[in-house]
Amino acid sequence: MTKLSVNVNKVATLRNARGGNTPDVVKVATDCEIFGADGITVHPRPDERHIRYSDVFDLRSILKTEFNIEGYPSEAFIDLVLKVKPEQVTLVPDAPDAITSNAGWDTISNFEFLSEIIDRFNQAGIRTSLFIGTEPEYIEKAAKTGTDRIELYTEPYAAFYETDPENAVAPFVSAAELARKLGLGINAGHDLNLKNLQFFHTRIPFLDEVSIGHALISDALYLGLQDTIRQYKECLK
Ligand SMILES: CC(=O)[C@@H](O)[C@H](O)COP(=O)(O)O
Ligand SMILES: NCC(=O)COP(=O)(O)O
Repeated sequence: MTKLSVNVNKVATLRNARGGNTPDVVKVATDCEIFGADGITVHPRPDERHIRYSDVFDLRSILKTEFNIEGYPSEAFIDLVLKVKPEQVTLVPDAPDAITSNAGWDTISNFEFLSEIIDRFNQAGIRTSLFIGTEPEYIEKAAKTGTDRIELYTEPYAAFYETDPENAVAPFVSAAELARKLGLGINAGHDLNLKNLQFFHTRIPFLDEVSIGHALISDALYLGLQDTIRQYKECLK
C-alpha cells in the first residue's frame, strides 16, 4: 500500500498571514488523520515562514500516524529532529532562501556529509530518506550512504505530465526500479496532484509513500478536506 502523507506547510502559511492561530495547524493535521491520511509531513524552513519549530513539537505530541520532517540538515534542523524523533526525516538540499524545493541531492559530492548525518539519525532510530532526482549515479550513491529510502523529486514529472505522460514518467519508473533493486524504499513528492497522481502510481505501484501539500490544500478549498483526502487516497488504490 502506498501511504499518503499530507504536508501541512500551506496551512501554516495561511495561519501566519494574520498572526493568530486560524487555521489551527494541529487541528487540521489531526483532522487529516481522521479523514484517512497515513501521515503528516512538515518542512520547517530557517525563516519559519510557514511551519515553526514550535509547531513541530506541538504536532509530535498529538499525531497518531507517521510524522515526516523534511528539511536541509543544518545543525538546528538536526537538533530539532533528534529531539522530536519523528518516524521519518527527509533530507532536502534547499538553500536557506529557496522559495520551494527545486532539486534533489548530488549524492556524489555530498556523500560524506550525508553519510555522517544519516548515521546520526539511524542511531536514534529515525528512518531516513533522501530527496533526489532520477539520475542513476545519484541513486546508486544514495544507497551507499545508509539511507533507508529515497524521495523522488517529482516536479519534472508534474511539469511534463500534461503534454506527454509516458515520457514524463519514464525516468521515474527506471529510477524507482533501480532504487528497489538496491534495497531502498521509495517515496515521491513535489507538485503531485489529483490529475497526475494516479498515473504515477499506476506506473510505480510499489511506492512506499507520497507526500502532498500545495495541491491538496488548494483542492480542499473547493472540495473540503475530507473529500479531498478521500480522492487522493483513491488515486493510490
Ligand atoms: C521537499 C518538497 O518537495 C516539499 O517539502 C516542498 O519543498 C514543500 O515546501 P514548501 O511548502 O515550502 O514549498
Ligand atoms: N515532499 C513533498 C511534499 O511534502 C509536498 O510537496 P508539494 O505537494 O507541496 O509540492
